[in-house]
Amino acid sequence: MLAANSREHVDCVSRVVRNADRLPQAPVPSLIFDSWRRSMEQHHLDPGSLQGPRILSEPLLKECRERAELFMRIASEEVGQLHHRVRHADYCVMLTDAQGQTLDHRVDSRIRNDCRKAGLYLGTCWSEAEEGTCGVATVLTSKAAVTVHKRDHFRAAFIDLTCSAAPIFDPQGNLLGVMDASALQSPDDRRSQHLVRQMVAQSAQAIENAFFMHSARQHWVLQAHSTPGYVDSQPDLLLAWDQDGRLLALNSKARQALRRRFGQVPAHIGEVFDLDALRAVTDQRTQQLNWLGEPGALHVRVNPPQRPRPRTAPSTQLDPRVEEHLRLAVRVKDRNLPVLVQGETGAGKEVFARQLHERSARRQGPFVAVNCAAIPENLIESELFGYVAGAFTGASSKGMPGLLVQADGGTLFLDEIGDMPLALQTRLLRVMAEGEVAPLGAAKTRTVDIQVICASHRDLAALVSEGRFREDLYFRLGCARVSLPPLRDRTDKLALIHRLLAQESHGGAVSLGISQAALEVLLSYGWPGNVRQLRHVLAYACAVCDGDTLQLADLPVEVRGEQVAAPAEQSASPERQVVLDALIRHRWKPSPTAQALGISRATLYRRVNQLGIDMPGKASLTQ
Ligand SMILES: Nc1ncnc2c1ncn2[C@@H]1O[C@H](COP(=O)(O)OP(=O)(O)OP(=O)(O)O)[C@@H](O)[C@H]1O
Repeated sequence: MLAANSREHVDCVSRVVRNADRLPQAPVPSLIFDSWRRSMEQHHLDPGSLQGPRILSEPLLKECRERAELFMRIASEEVGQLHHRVRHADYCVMLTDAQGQTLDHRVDSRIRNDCRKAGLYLGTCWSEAEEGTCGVATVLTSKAAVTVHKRDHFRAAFIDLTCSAAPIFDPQGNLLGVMDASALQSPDDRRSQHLVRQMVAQSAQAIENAFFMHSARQHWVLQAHSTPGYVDSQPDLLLAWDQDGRLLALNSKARQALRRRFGQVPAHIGEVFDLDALRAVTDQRTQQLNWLGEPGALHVRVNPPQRPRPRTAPSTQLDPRVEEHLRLAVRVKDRNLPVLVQGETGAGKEVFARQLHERSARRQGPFVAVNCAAIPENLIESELFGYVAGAFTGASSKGMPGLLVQADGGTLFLDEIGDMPLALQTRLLRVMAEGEVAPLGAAKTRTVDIQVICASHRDLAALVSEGRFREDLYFRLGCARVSLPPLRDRTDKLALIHRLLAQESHGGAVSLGISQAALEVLLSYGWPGNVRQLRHVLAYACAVCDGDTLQLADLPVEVRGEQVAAPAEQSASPERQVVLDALIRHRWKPSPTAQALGISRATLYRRVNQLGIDMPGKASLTQ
């Protein structure tokens, strides 16, 4: 049964959408009204639904976070800083990907449970098609910073929330994700959220700029602002170009500025600035520069391309046992034989493969990495083998060389080889045997000289016996098999923690210390996600740490939970956390939750009561 205020909201949304043409003025801004209309007429959503948002299953969330690893790593510090600025007003902060899936989430422990019940939680999905008008969804559709305040929300389940959100774009102008600050309580007046929206938009721009500077570091980069003091710290415009002056990347403000001034984005930096004047901006000092043929000067600084960092950086030192594997694998590789690397996810298979390439005779050649599980099955063939112009509908008019050709003279790293479709396995086998590639639609084959390293976290031998992996390919790929130990078994864990901590804290400038208690927890934790998880945990801890030493409380609850729970502290017990997480994931439904936990419904009821878990719809679990 809907409460009176929810019923009133549902009536209002339905009336406004149905009678839009007859109403003198909608009670909400037009952006919100358009989204209400789509939610009802296009997505056929029910505004009266009180269900929380869908939550990704753990494996799916993991996959999404892994896919967005670089984005999350770059954004992590800013997400923490924004949370630090708004936490005292009881806001939580979320970072989503371009599909509205929450990848990172910061919330004070005081309000954590309330936020979870309201759907503000890691893994929640906020697309318009599923949840209707809400902060993240409205940014995804409008591509602009917005506040979706209380009754602006489409669904009655969210009318207490206020959400301010802003988009983050990659240097090519594609949406990378959304930054959001939400609160469970706020004044009714939407204008009360103006400041928070500004803060969220600033944080989104800071992440966008950091991502830009990282992605474009090997090109010429111009930073600009109308005030000289901000050029370095908070540049408004960022542009990157290559040695030939081709414009390669722009942040969103630069993209808008160029469109405004030139009607479109020019292809060459010489169409934006006078090249002589640009060349005179030297020494990386801030100087003035005029737009080409346009009034208005900018304060700019130009950074020359950075040389790629030496590839044998200490950041990827290997476990002593793995070093031994590596030494032997280099010998195998130098005889041009393939190497198969196996290990749990996140154990460092790609890192190992890169080291192997860099220590082999092919180190001057390219290293091309392909994740067979990440490319949709219908694209994997063209990605690998390439195609000629017009080979199929939608093919680029210039054709595409394909990754096998790009790896010519170097190493091809096929990650998650167990996910390669059977038909392609046959073609790959042929390439390995004959050294010839036939792009889609091509009449002739092309000779390539590649050396293959494959990796998989699956048991390939089991896949062979199930008929899902070709036996001949399995034997051909696995001339040398290297098995990487999981992090929990590594003997260099302490050194690895210190090294990663130095990298993750303050971007590596000053390393944070770590308390003995926190270190002990890190050393004894099970690390199901291996080095990748350790890296994420340290990034998170560095972001939330207030002082210069990481404390136990800075570690995420799933890591410290295993260690710190005392029986008396029911609310911090790891079991409570596990049960609570499962309930939330399954929308508080007892049967699927019990099934996921591998216990009976009766046991679930008992544990919920014993662990003092407060159910939102208590009746459902007490019958
Ligand atoms: N020896 C190491 N030193 C520092 N960082 C490492 C090391 N090994 C792995 N990492 C980090 O862990 C993360 C995962 O590494 P990598 O991608 O090599 O794992 P993987 O085993 O290939 O994972 P998956 O099975 O999911 O593809 C990366 O962020 C990488 O930087």
